[in-house]
Amino acid sequence: MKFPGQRKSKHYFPVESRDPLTNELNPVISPKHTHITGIDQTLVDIEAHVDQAFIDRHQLVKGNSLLIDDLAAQTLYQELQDKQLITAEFAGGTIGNTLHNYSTLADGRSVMFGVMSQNITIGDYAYRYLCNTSSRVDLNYLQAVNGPVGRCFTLISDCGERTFAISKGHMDKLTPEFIDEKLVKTGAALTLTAYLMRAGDDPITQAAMQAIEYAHQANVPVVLTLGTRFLIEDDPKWWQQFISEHVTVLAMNEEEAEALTGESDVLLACEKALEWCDLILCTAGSRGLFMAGYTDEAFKRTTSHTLLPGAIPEFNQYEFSRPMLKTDCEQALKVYSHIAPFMGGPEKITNTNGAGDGALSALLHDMAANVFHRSNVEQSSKHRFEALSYSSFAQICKYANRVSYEVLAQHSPRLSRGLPEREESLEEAYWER
Ligand SMILES: Nc1ncnc2c1ncn2[C@@H]1O[C@H](COP(=O)(O)OP(=O)(O)OP(=O)(O)O)[C@@H](O)[C@H]1O
Ligand SMILES: O=c1[nH]cnc2c1ncn2[C@@H]1O[C@H](CO)[C@@H](O)[C@H]1O
Repeated sequence: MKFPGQRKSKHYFPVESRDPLTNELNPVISPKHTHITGIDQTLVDIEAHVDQAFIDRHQLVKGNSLLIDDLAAQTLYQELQDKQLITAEFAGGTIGNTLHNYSTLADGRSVMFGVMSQNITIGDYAYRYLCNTSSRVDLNYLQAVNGPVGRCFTLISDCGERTFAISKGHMDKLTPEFIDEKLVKTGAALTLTAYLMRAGDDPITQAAMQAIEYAHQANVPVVLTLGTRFLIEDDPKWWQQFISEHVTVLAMNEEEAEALTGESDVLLACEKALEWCDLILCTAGSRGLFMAGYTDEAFKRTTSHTLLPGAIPEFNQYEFSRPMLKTDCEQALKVYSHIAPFMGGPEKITNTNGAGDGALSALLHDMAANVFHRSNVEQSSKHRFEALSYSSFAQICKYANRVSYEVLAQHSPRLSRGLPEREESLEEAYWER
């Protein structure tokens, strides 16, 4: 597994490299591997640029992700084709994207649970999904179904806002037996999306609940990303309850944070949501991103960055601490961190689709790196106490933000390659080894 983010890595990798002086004496160490798991609705994104009239005509809601029936999908697809509006088609799904990006960044294994068409022909959507997924994403546990995967019409408006219309195909047919207990229990994290809870009578919701149960039995962190504010707005109380019962790490954007907590200020929303979970990643578009979580009083570390004003004054004071589970803290302290977009954001943003998923994959990489390091270098001073991640809040913010920038700068929500090893924009001292 690669080092999470770019900086001095005095404690870390590669854990398999040996001391040249004792090379002859020591046996070759082959590191123990770490993986993460996730569940998704197998979806291909069909991207098109449309105007408001198009959205209205098809009874969609700007910014929302709505399920549409076969007839509506047929009409919509026909119009896109007739007017030659389709600009790209690639594998999507919020967890599919996250796992792909995780595997690309970490050069590590992720396992996806979901469905795949039994019969595939070259060029069809199922085929495209497989072609556009990193070979480090393990797709061997997918459940074969007798029908198509889902299609996600990704409609981009002039303002860059995206609206999703989902034609579900067989994407929700995943059954609980296809969740591999051992893989979930040995993973560094289980990643889920709120979309899994809107499957109606289809079994994917039960499959997700089964995976959550396995994760809880083995103390594997459950990571939930909220998807869209519309889903949360429908019943915030239900989501609050769900999160407090099942979720360790919550990923959302500021709109979803408001829908969940009723607080329009990101910091206050995070403060409230910390009552239900242990760690939060909240993206805030052109304002960058926030993290919030807990650390133990005994292990808090003071930032050397400027203290920031906000609804919680000097909120970033302890951002150099590492996130911990609240229950692992003797005296839990709430910690917040913020970062503005990397280099102010790319010069041109064609669309922001997947920028939030990208940030989450960086956080997952850092969490998995911690597990990886702990299982290989158990004696390291890093593991004197149980932390949820390898790096501090501030460092994860930096990394997550950098990955979002990369997603924004390219066209697809999935990274085509990892980050550059070294960057001109970062000062030389950063690289000192
Ligand atoms: N207009 C922008 N300028 C600069 N950076 C941006 C802009 N929009 C987004 N970003 C970067 O991308 C990150 C994620 O963006 P955003 O909050 O839009 O995610 P999101 O709504 O969760 O996206 P998605 O659901 O499509 O994955 C931000 O934290 C920031 O780093
Ligand atoms: O209902 C859904 N289930 C799973 N993924 C979805 C759904 N709606 C949209 N996306 C996915 O969200 C990604 C950007 O974050 C898009 O790639 C799209 O495929």
